[in-house]
Amino acid sequence: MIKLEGLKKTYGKMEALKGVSFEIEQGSIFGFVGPNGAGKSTTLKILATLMVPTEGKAYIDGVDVTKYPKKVRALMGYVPDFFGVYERMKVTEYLDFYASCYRIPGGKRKSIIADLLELTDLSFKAEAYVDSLSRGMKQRLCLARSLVHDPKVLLLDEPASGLDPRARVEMRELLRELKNMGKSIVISSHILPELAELCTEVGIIEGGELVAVGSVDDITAQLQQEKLIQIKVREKSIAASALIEENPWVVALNETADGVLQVRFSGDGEEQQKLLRALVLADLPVLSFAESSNSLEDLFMQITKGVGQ
Ligand SMILES: Nc1ncnc2c1ncn2[C@@H]1O[C@H](COP(=O)(O)OP(=O)(O)OP(=O)(O)O)[C@@H](O)[C@H]1O
Repeated sequence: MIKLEGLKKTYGKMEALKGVSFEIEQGSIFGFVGPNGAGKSTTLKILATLMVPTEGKAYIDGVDVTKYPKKVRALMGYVPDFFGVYERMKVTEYLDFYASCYRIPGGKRKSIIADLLELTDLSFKAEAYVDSLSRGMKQRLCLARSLVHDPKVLLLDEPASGLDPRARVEMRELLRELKNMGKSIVISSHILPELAELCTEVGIIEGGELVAVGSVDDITAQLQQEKLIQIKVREKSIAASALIEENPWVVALNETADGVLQVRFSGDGEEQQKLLRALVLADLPVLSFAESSNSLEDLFMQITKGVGQ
């Protein structure tokens, strides 16, 4: 339903996308995850035909987004990561305005708007001013607006950002309902656990490159073949890092702000023991050495290295 082939985008000399490729099947909810500045909004804007890629291709339902933007706009609804200012406009007027932009005939608009308000649980605010709505309600209204022309694909840029926990849950339920209605959904976020239970697939982007893609279970399994070891060494962390990096089973090493060395390790228990022994024999004051459970948040921190923050 959605296909990206080697998508590149540069802003001046800055390479925001460095050749991103992936495919999303019809009826799936694809979580597009990455830290700030990773290139999520740029990708979504290209798919939404608001921006032209420097190189590469993108297709929605087989239609080239750069060649046939008008066709693509009929297939897709886009929710940006900001909500504009709509002074003195009521909720119904707002949706009516968007429906008219999509040339939906006047006679049909009333019932479409009523259905969308019901779907997004906003019927009770039909006559309220848009500016008076809470953030959660505004997000749901924005979603309703993106649905006026009944698109097959929804592109949502951080729809849960700034929402309180209840509003987040409500947003998730709404997205599930849209999936059940057969929509294909791309939803971006910088928080992986937030998307994990909702999404059928996840793509992790960092520094303009896709670093992992697959089902949450696949990505977890892929990473769980590696262990995460947290090592704390009093003071001599530079010497310890050098020694750890020499170990052939060490896949990556990160130092957290509070001085914990996080080691992605592909060896077995015996190899772990050897690593600990090497540290002790080198006279490094090891305060703790523990294998940590791979929570989704850990996985995300392991895969993304903080490039482009
Ligand atoms: N119009 C622009 N002009 C110049 N650089 C830009 C522009 N838009 C984005 N960038 C840069 O491109 C990179 C990718 O930005 P993008 O907004 O796509 O990331 P993102 O993953 O959506 O981040 P966030 O989660 O912070 O919204 C960033 O380094 C950003 O500063």
